[in-house]
Amino acid sequence: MKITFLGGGNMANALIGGLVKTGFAASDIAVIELGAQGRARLRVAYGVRCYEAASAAALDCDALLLSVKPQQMREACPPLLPFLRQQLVISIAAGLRLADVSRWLGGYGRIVRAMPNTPALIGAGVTGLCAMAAVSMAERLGAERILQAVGSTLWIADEEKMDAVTAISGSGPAYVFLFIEALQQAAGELGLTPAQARQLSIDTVLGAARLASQSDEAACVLRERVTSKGGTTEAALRTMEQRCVKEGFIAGVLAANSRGRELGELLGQDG
Ligand SMILES: NC(=O)C1=CN([C@@H]2O[C@H](COP(=O)(O)OP(=O)(O)OC[C@H]3O[C@@H](n4cnc5c(N)ncnc54)[C@H](OP(=O)(O)O)[C@@H]3O)[C@@H](O)[C@H]2O)C=CC1
Ligand SMILES: O=C(O)[C@@H]1CCC=N1
Repeated sequence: MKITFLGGGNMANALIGGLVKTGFAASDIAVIELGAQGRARLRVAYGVRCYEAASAAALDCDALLLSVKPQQMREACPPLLPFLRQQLVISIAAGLRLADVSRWLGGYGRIVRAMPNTPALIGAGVTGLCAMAAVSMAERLGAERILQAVGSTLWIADEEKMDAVTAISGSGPAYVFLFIEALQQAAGELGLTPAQARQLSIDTVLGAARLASQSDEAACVLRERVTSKGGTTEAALRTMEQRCVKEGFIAGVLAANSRGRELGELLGQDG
């Protein structure tokens, strides 16, 4: 399968890195990227073909993955039109609705909306997928094949829920990195070395995530098991509760969901 990316930024780099690591031939991957530096980085890092603009050669692919920022999509679509044949189009843009991307692509109907995340770089991503009605089963499987090469996938029947997927797993790695940052900062304040802080915080997150994934029990039960009566965890959780950490966290996720919806509404307003 030949894949072309439109936009060679952060998420395209994560997907391309993951695809190449998991055995996709670099010669089957092309990127259309405006920035000369971005093209040079992609060529050196992954050996993929890079183009400055859409062309027959750049669009000679089975799947076209739209990976420009949502605000750039409307302008980025028209130059693709002369080269769209039967390719499956996959848009990973936050907020943008299938109907709007389709309209910007002249009514093209073979479009899947996907929301991956950056752990795709190491094959540990998770992607929500939602397809237009005209997308065939074979094309759905094609989209799955690409995204499953870099992690797990799930289909979302109701497109409105894609903003929730974005808020949970698309943006989610940033919340986890913030948590790791905070643990490391606290470790530093408690006199541990940066190397100790890094190992303790990252291995704790990895271990807890693996335990949660392998356990039949809910996260709150696993949390209670760590929390000895009158112990240290209880002291920590009480202080976090007083600071409304959980509420603040949930409010943040809801804000991401709202921003996705807002982007879709604002950027889709062209008639
Ligand atoms: N980052 C993430 O974790 C995730 C991102 N996404 C989605 O992925 C998309 C890309 O995000 P991200 O990688 O973070 O953004 P970036 O800004 O890093 O990447 C977009 C790239 O596309 C380039 N570009 C802009 N217009 C064009 C064009 N017309 N033709 C070719 N290249 C162009 C940009 O150049 P320039 O910088 O010069 O504008 C930039 O290099 C977004 O829609 C985002 O919502 C989805 C899931 C997760
Ligand atoms: O922050 C963003 O808008 C993109 C979408 C999900 C993750 N990054």
